[in-house]
Amino acid sequence: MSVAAVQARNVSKQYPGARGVQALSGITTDIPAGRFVSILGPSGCGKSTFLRCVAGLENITGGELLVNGSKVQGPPDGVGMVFQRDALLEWRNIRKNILLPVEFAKKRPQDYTDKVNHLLDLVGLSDFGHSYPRELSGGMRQRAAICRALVDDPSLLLMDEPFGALDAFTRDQMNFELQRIWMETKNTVLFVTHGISEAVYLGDVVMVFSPRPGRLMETITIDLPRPRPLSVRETPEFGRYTAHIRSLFEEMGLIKEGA
Ligand SMILES: Nc1ncnc2c1ncn2[C@@H]1O[C@H](COP(=O)(O)OP(=O)(O)OP(=O)(O)O)[C@@H](O)[C@H]1O
Repeated sequence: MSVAAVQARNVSKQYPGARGVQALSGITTDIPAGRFVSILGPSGCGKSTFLRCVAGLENITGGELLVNGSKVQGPPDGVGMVFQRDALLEWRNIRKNILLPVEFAKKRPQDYTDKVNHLLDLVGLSDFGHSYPRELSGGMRQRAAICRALVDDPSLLLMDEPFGALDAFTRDQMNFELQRIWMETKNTVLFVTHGISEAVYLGDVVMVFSPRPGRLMETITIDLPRPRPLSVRETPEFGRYTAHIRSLFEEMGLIKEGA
């Protein structure tokens, strides 16, 4: 039996300091390898904290957290990250930005030429490898950041609101493209978002977090066939998922209608 990509047992996180915030409480979940998991919740509920704990960038203060069967103690091998701001280095061209993780891992960039070509092709940036970040639009920059996260074949891809800064049209396009890329790479993805529709569209499952301290309220399996066209969002099946999630937020007092 294969080991789950991420196993959390009663994970909690309290930030240090006199007013140390309790960001997470009692998170228990098993995420099988190859699954696309959307993490959805209100602002400040600990979504980024959870991702940072999985990435080994923050220590948990209670419970147990395993990535690929090993306890997280510092950044685990085989993890790629994409953030809301693409964090491309302005003085490096796109190819050299994509090769950063390879350099960090002290591997030979020249061994990755084909891989970079393939990734650029996959995200439609083949003509921009020698361009600099400032010459690209926001969506193109974020696609380059996705290539960088994928270049060393991570088994686990952590995405923290990667499309949050994009306009609605570009965001839709990126959602569709991310699904296509993931269907080819089949790595495990943890995708943090505020958007109910985005979470349902992309996810095999949606983990819904409660307000702070973040607890796992419900894990919803999204049983919609792939590839999912963007128009799936107009179907009754899709609407049932989003309505259910909206009702959870209403129960939490986060969405109020009327007087
Ligand atoms: N480095 C830190 N030190 C102290 N407190 C922190 C730190 N990072 C986050 N917090 C606190 O932990 C809580 C959870 O923050 P986190 O960024 O994980 O939430 P989030 O769900 O990702 O929010 P958003 O959706 O607004 O990005 C917040 O109350 C925040 O103020």
